Amino acid sequence: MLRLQKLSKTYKTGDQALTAIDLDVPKGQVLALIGPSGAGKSTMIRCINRLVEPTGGAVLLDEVDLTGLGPGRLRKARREMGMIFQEYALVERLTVMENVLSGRLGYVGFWRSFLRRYPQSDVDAAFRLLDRVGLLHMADKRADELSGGQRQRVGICRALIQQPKLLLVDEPTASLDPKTSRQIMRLITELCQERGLAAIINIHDVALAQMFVPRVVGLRLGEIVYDGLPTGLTPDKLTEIYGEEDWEATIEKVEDEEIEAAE
Ligand SMILES: Nc1ncnc2c1ncn2[C@@H]1O[C@H](COP(=O)(O)OP(=O)(O)OP(=O)(O)O)[C@@H](O)[C@H]1O
Repeated sequence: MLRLQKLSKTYKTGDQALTAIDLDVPKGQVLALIGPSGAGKSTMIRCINRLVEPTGGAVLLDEVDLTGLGPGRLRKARREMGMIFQEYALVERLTVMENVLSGRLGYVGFWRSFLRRYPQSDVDAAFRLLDRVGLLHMADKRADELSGGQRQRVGICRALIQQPKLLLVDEPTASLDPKTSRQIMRLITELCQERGLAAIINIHDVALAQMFVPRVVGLRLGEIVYDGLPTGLTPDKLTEIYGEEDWEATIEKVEDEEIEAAE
């Protein structure tokens, strides 16, 4: 479904953020992207939908190379890729419902959305999504009245109302407390399963990644140094990805959280 071929990015500053990344993501697969700060995780996510322009290689979404698309076709292709951000990227003064509906912008066009004239089918879909994430009663609240976890749920609904095939998720839990982080990761992975959606989740919390996803890709200095099961992330592997650290503590944390989650 998604195929990265020798995807590379060198910034104008000369920083080589990605070096010839090859990656295949089948339909419906959720994977976590881990790695130390500066490894290239955000760059990789953003090169896929061309928020950052790759400097080499190809991004194939259902066999179409996105790197060669002009503005019109790129806009259409971006509908297929929902994005969820660390800082939610909501419009604070708009309501929850309006924020969710803004995910339809790629379909209804600027003026219609500016005038807030969305088709009834979009409004119905927004209500269904808000109900699914437990925020139906908040539909008329302004975004700036919400907690972090609630904001991220709105961000998730906004991405899903696009009806994407792929979710690009950039540090979804970095601004949240541990319990809310687990709830948000659970929600994202459940929704992907329900909808047969693939997702790439950039997450620096290894324990959280291990709890929720079936595949982990480890980046270091712009290269993939691990691609496999979460259980294969041994202390040695983690040291290869992150450098020296006390990984026994992280692994114990996963075990503790699994017990806590089961309770
Ligand atoms: N706009 C930019 N201009 C120049 N260099 C950049 C830019 N954005 C990122 N870089 C560089 O590219 C490399 C990869 O950065 P990136 O933000 O993709 O890493 P990351 O793994 O997402 O890190 P973090 O976990 O800290 O967000 C780093 O060396 C960074 O300094």
